[in-house]
Amino acid sequence: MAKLYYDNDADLGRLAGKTVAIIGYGSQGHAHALNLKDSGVQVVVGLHEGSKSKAKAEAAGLQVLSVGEATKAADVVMVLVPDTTQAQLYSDEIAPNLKPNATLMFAHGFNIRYGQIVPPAGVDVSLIAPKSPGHRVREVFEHGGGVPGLVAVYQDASGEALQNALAYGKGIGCARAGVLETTFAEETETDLFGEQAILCGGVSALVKAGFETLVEAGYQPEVAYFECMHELKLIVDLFYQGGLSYMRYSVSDTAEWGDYIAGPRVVTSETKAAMKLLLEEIQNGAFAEDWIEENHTGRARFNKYRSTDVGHQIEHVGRELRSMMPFVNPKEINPGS
Ligand SMILES: NC(=O)C1=CN([C@@H]2O[C@H](COP(=O)(O)OP(=O)(O)OC[C@H]3O[C@@H](n4cnc5c(N)ncnc54)[C@H](OP(=O)(O)O)[C@@H]3O)[C@@H](O)[C@H]2O)C=CC1
Ligand SMILES: CC[C@](O)(C(C)=O)C(=O)O
Ligand SMILES: [Mg+2]
Ligand SMILES: [Mg+2]
Repeated sequence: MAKLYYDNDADLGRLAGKTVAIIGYGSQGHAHALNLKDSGVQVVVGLHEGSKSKAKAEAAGLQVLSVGEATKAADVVMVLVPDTTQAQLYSDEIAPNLKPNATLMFAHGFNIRYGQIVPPAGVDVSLIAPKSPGHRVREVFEHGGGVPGLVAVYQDASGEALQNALAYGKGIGCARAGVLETTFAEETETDLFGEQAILCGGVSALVKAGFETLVEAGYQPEVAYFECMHELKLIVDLFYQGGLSYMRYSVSDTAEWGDYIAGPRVVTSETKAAMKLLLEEIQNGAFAEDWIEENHTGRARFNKYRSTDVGHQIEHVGRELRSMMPFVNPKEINPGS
């Protein structure tokens, strides 16, 4: 049976009088820093020279230091720069400045699981991994809720690493939704699997394939966008509130029948075999090795994939349609950033 912790199981007082350094101010970094600050925790942000996020963090009332200075000042160091820059930053700036009895924390176990960071004995090493994109970690918290999270302890030098990590989980709002106890290996492998097979890879491929099928058959791209991308959020909201059954209660019986007979024709035993292969490559380290190599050699494939999809018709059509729906709070990103 999974062990879950909620607000009543965690003591924010454990962070009283402590300084938490949030290293990086991106998707997770801004959310952790601001949620902790709102929870009354003393936070400093560690950023590299010339950081693009520095002004944003300062405008939010946060003290920004270099990564080394922030680490030196901190009792808890949460590493929230991209997975592929963590190992270098850790050895250059964090390790030399880490207090001997500090707590080193992560929001994803990649670098520990695949041996890229080897922390010194004597520090606690733990993880609070929100099961959510960072921008939603902040938005849901601001609305009084929280996103679920995972907690894991890799090294328990103090004997209190779990309770201390739970205090952090409470500070960022995860304990409002539930913080589930796991290991670094389980968090890393399931997180990579989820984002590849379902949440990012699987869903994006499904949406693009559906959109292309309709447009190639001569239907209007705007109809295809509403059908395959926009309405997906409205359907997923029903899963979020009441699972498959509530979605099926809300949609027509015709849609429910289509769900049963067509779903397994699209997601077949071949799809499941592909998922098993993805999982194997995550478990045996092949995925991590390839991704680390991609970063060491300049990200040519990554950049090509990114620019191809930025130019996909569904993105152009979607941008136009969203501009007529200010209530969806349309977001524009600079694809190069
Ligand atoms: N994105 C998400 O929602 C989730 C992420 N995670 C995990 O959280 C961690 C952080 O991911 P994420 O929030 O996506 O990261 P981001 O890509 O959003 O992090 C960007 C931040 O890191 C800074 N940065 C980038 N490179 C360096 C460097 N070499 N030295 C110092 N700072 C640097 C950027 O600086 P600049 O100001 O120059 O831009 C920026 O502040 C990862 O371990 C990830 O797996 C876990 C759950 C979900
Ligand atoms: C689903 C992608 C994710 O794992 C996340 C938002 O949880 C990530 O790495 O960004
Ligand atoms: Mg995730
Ligand atoms: Mg992830």
